[in-house]
Amino acid sequence: MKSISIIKIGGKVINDAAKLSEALDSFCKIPGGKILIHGGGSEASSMAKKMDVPVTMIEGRRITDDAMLEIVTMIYAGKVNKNIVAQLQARNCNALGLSGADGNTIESVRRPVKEIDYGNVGDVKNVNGVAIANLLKGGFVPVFCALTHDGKGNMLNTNADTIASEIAKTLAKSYQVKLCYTFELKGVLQNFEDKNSVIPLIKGDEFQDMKAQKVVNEGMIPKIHNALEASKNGVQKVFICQYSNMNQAETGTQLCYQ
Ligand SMILES: Nc1ncnc2c1ncn2[C@@H]1O[C@H](COP(=O)(O)OP(=O)(O)O)[C@@H](O)[C@H]1O
Ligand SMILES: CC(=O)N[C@@H](CCC(=O)OP(=O)(O)O)C(=O)O
Repeated sequence: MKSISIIKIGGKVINDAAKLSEALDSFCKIPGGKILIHGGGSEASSMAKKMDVPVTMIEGRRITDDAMLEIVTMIYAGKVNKNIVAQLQARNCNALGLSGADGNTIESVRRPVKEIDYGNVGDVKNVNGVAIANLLKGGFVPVFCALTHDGKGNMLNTNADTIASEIAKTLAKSYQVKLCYTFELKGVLQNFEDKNSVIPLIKGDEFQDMKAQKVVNEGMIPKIHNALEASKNGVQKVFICQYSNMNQAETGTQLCYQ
């Protein structure tokens, strides 16, 4: 089985030109087939504020009404995705920018309304592993933004961590996959005040306790959930690590379902 690396870069890295440049340098050093997934949530929020569109987040997920969908489509598929693709091309990395609509790579369903109406938010229904594998075979480096489509002509907003996990789960059927969530810190911290207190390994059955003891908060909770889901579904190696370390063998926090 061939190996492939799937890397997600977080919002605080994308917003800082020097950090983004370092992250892309590190990404380019990864040998073999690779895929990049990026967020850009804070950039979308800044644009919404400039345009007087209210920003509402619930447990790290954005309520995406029609005005917000226009903004996230412009920012994720446009500004952020094309900027990253151009910067990778400048490094001789043949990046190809994609949303889930492109090549029908990721189809989703609008999230059903239960207690909360998230609006134009999509839950992933199908990842087109064949299309993505063909791009990899063609020598392209796919760069996905945080948008999917419903197959009926509508774009939907989907969390970038979830997109990374869903692509990894699908490709794990035909590749040995290493999935790496990169962000500004060295890994998941035992004590948030001590930036060196990286937890080397988190197992599935430890996560509930960590949440209860508030070792992890905010966006880290859905990130660990997505990471453990990937491990549970055949993704061989799953890490949460610093953006500058993504090309180094195994740093940060490893996540293992069992
Ligand atoms: N124990 C922890 N260790 C590391 N980060 C944590 C922890 N608990 C909460 N966090 C927060 O989780 C954030 C990462 O999640 P998120 O904001 O969704 O980032 P991203 O945009 O990279 O996906 C970190 O910036 C940090 O503030
Ligand atoms: C539905 C939903 O919440 N989508 C996210 C997609 C962007 C994202 O995931 O960005 P980060 O990785 O930078 O957080 C949002 O709009 O904020």
